[in-house]
Amino acid sequence: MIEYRSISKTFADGTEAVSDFSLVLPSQTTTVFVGSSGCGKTTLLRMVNRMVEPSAGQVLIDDVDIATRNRVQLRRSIGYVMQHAGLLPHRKVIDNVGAVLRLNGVDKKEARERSYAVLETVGLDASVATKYPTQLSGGQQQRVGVARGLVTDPNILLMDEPFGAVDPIVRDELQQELLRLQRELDKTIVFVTHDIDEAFLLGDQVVILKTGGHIAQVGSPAEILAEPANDFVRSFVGLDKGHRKLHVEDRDGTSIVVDETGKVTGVLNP
Ligand SMILES: Nc1ncnc2c1ncn2[C@@H]1O[C@H](COP(=O)(O)OP(=O)(O)OP(=O)(O)O)[C@@H](O)[C@H]1O
Repeated sequence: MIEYRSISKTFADGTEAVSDFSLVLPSQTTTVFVGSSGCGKTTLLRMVNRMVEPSAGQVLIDDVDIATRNRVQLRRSIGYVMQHAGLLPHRKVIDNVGAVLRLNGVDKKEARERSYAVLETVGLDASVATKYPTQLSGGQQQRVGVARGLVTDPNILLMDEPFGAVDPIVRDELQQELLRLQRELDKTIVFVTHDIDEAFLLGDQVVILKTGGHIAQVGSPAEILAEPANDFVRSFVGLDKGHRKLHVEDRDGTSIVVDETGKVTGVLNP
C-alpha cells in the first residue's frame, strides 16, 4: 500500500506543483493519475521513489515513511517506466533490461537469464535481445521499457505516460498487454496519463487531478462515470458532450462497461 499524507511540493522557483495531497493507493491494484498538462501528475509519481522529495508531508509504503529509507535502494526496488522508454542507445536491449540487476549485484549470467525471461513476459521475441534500441519499433522499445521496469520483480511499478508516444493501434496493443500482465503479476501500479480513456481502461482507482495536484474526483471508472462529482469532472470525462452513454456487456464472465462507440471504458468490480 502506498499512502500520501498531506503532501506538498514547491519547486525552487516557487512553483507549487502539489498542495496538501492525501490518498491511499491499495496494493496490487492500478491507480491512474489523470489530468491536463502541469497538474502535478509526474511530481506525485516521482515522490514514490524519491526522485522528487516533498516540501511537506509524508509518503508511506506499507506504513513505512520512505524518507527513512535509503534513497538509492528505494529507487532500485521500484520499477519505473517512462515515456519514450528512456533506453540507453549505445547498449543492447538485453543490457538495458538487466542494468538494474547488475547494479543490485546480480551476477552477469543470472542477470541475462532473468532479462531474457522478462522479455518473454512482455511479449518480445528473444531475437530483439542483441539489437540496439534504435533498431526496434516504438512499440517494441516501450515493451523493452516495461521489461526493464519489471526485471527486478518489484512490488511497485511506476509508469509515466508510457504509451504516450506511440501510434493509436500500437497503444491499444500495449494497453491490452498491460492488462494481461497485471492479471498475471498483481503489481501495485501507479500510472500517469492525460488520456481519460486510457485511465478508465487501465485504472482500478482513477484520480482526476486539477492544477496543484488537487483531486477533482477519485473512484473506480464506473463510480466516476455513474456519479461525476462536479462540472469539471463531467466535462473532463466527456459526459457534458453527450458522449459515454454506457451499457454493460458480459465478456467471458466479466462485466465490461462499454460506451456508445463500442469502446471499453471500464470493468465492473466482481
Ligand atoms: N523541476 C521543476 N522546477 C520547477 N517547476 C517544476 C519542476 N518540475 C515540474 N514543475 C512544475 O510543476 C507543475 C507540475 O508539473 P508536473 O510535471 O508534475 O505536471 P504533469 O501533470 O505531469 O504535466 P505533464 O502532463 O505536462 O507532464 C508544472 O507547473 C511544472 O511546470
